Amino acid sequence: MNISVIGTGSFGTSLSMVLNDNNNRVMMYGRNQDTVQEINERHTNSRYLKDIKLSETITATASLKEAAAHAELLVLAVPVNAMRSVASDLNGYLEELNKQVLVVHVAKGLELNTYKRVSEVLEEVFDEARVSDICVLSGPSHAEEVALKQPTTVSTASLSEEGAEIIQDVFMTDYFRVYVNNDMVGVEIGGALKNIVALAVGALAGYGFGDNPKAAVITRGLHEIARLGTKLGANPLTFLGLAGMGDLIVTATSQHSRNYRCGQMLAGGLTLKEATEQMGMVVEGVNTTKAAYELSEQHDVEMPITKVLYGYLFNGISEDEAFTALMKREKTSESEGLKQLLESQIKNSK
Ligand SMILES: NC(=O)C1=CN([C@@H]2O[C@H](COP(=O)(O)OP(=O)(O)OC[C@H]3O[C@@H](n4cnc5c(N)ncnc54)[C@H](O)[C@@H]3O)[C@@H](O)[C@H]2O)C=CC1
Ligand SMILES: O=C(CO)COP(=O)(O)O
Repeated sequence: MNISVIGTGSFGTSLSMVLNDNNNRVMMYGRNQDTVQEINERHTNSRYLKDIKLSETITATASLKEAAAHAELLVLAVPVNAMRSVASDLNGYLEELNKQVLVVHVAKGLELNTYKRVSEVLEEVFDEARVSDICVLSGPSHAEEVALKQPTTVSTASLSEEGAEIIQDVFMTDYFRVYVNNDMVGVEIGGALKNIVALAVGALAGYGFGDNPKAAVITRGLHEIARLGTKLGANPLTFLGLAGMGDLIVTATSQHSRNYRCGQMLAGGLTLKEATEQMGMVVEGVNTTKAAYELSEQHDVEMPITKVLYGYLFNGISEDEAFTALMKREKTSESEGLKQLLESQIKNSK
């Protein structure tokens, strides 16, 4: 298949390697001319994936129109809040070229201000005639490990039934295993909201907290992800899968995670601006904490960890205040919470 990967960051680059290994013709689009030149001439992308050699059959372009012209499949690997403008430009080129493509995105977050999932943004921006289907690929998949061909498993979902099956075939290699999931909302919400929990757990690690509080935030974090997700129409069981628990584990326990490391840096005394600048790569959890907090208020869904992290990131509450807010909440029942999730699922499936 002719595939254009939009975004020459860490994940766009490692997915290009997977797709190239599967005998697709891969063209990467990057807005940075130096990176494009490095990929074409030296077959490396040293800023994002140090010590990794790319195949010479992977090409790169700084022309979005050329990428649109090449593609039967577009893989969108830019940050969530760049998706709307990138997709809008692509739609214009597809119209000019009078062609239709399949689209898959791999971004993990909610759009600021609209609180939309990425597939909702894409559905809004792309004309129906330009896309055969819109899909998501998500799950526990650090770019650094994908590039090293570490066995990796992810989920894919699509708006119609067909798209996800095509994505499964196109991406699946002996080290990259893709599962089809029919819950687009759950797959996108799981991928987006785990970044909030990873930031919080990274901060805990940075303050020197032990394993008990980390397990508490991961587990109760998953619960609040499921609570908001189910309210938005997801199947709560999706959050036990790769795009839920899987991605939460890989992100909230790993030094590869930019969200986790950002939390550590904040605990180490850097400001939010300093930490994100020092990272030099997107930390989706920051914007998504804001979007998810506001969305939870709008839907009246209790998300105590998200709320506390929002206060910590944007309103300067201290770690002590954050812990007091969480530990001194009114007492509650775990089984009652799980029962409510199941009741929402029954309501959603009617
Ligand atoms: N790095 C990882 O391990 C994984 C990342 N993801 C998700 O994939 C998305 C991209 O992440 P990464 O590749 O890691 O980020 P990154 O920060 O490494 O790279 C982002 C790329 O997007 C480009 N970009 C940003 N704004 C743009 C715009 N307006 N137009 C064109 N290009 C633009 C940047 O120049 C850069 O090349 C994020 O939503 C992330 O959550 C998903 C799974 C794994
Ligand atoms: O989503 C990821 C792994 O699945 C990567 O997480 P970070 O964006 O925190 O690095």
